[in-house]
Amino acid sequence: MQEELLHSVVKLTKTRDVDSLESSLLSTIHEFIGCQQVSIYKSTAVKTGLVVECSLGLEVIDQKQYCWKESEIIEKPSSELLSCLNSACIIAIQSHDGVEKRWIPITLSDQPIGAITIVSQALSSADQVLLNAFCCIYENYLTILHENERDKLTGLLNRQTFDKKLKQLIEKQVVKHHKTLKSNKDRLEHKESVSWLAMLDIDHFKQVNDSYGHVCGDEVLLILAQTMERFFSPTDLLFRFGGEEFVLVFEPVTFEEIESLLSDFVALVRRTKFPFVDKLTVSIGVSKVGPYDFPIHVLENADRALYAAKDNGRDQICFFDSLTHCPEQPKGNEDDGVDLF
Ligand SMILES: Nc1nc2c(ncn2[C@@H]2O[C@H](COP(=O)(O)OP(=O)(O)OP(=O)(O)O)[C@@H](O)[C@H]2O)c(=O)[nH]1
Repeated sequence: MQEELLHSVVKLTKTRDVDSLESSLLSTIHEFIGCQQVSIYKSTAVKTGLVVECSLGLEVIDQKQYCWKESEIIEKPSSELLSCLNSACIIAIQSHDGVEKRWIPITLSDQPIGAITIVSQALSSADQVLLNAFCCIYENYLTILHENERDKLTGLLNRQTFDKKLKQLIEKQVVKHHKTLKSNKDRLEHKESVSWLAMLDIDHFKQVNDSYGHVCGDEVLLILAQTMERFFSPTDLLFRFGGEEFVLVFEPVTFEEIESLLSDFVALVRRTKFPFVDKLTVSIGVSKVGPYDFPIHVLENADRALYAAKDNGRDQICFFDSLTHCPEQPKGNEDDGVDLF
């Protein structure tokens, strides 16, 4: 038993990405503790409240077999799950037939970010200790992986993770693409909704650094990143690509929706108060992400669109597919993209 346990810990910590870590954790819990169901929930605070997602689930079919449940947003999380997320405490309830449901909080930098839910026969004390230990190993390792994926200054995803994340999104799209090609109606809908990649760059950022120094520049970058995190949805991928350049990847929406969303964001940045800088603007280049596109090509397209947005006066959005179509924005003078106090 001890040897098997050690092997399971080695297996858990061998993984290099969050997805493999999660599937490893759930199969380990199933193997050593035994359960009918075990799932990982993640929560993100957004403007409208809390978004809860079941990121992975394992459901036992019979004694030897189990199946995986795909990630889904939970419209109405149970009160126990919400209590666990709010209090960061373990919650367990037992029904008359001896089946127990247990919620174990997951914290990252002392903040509850999710929970592990297990449905099983009432757990012995030894099993509870083992389960808590597995959850702790997962939590510690998640912290390391999380730090490796993040930009130190802004906390957004870093450039190194971009290829992997975009590849995952494209793979998801390919699967969806095959599913949706079943009917004409679906085919039409599929045509309308595609994923989008936006490359965002602060206008005349050098002036901020030159006038007030890099510390002030860093503060501006941090505030902009926080504004993005609050404004965009938790399922959108936000990367700091380097310097004052950010890359945003959106789940499938229509052209009108993405255009309106990004226009609202450009307007929000224009209204946002940054330290020292009275008015800051951003330029955005946007490209579609097709199910068979190479990440590098998508990036190049967005980069060309961004270049066009800069060339056209900054403080605006340009779409690669229609470089002549740049939504009208109040055109800033070439020299006054940043108003400094
Ligand atoms: N504070 C700070 N500045 C950075 C960082 N990384 C890059 N920079 C600065 O970002 C500035 C980028 O300047 P440019 O590429 O000339 O672009 P810009 O002034 O924003 O002009 P446009 O993009 O053409 O509107 C340079 O001054 C870099 O030193 C960082 O991490 N922190």
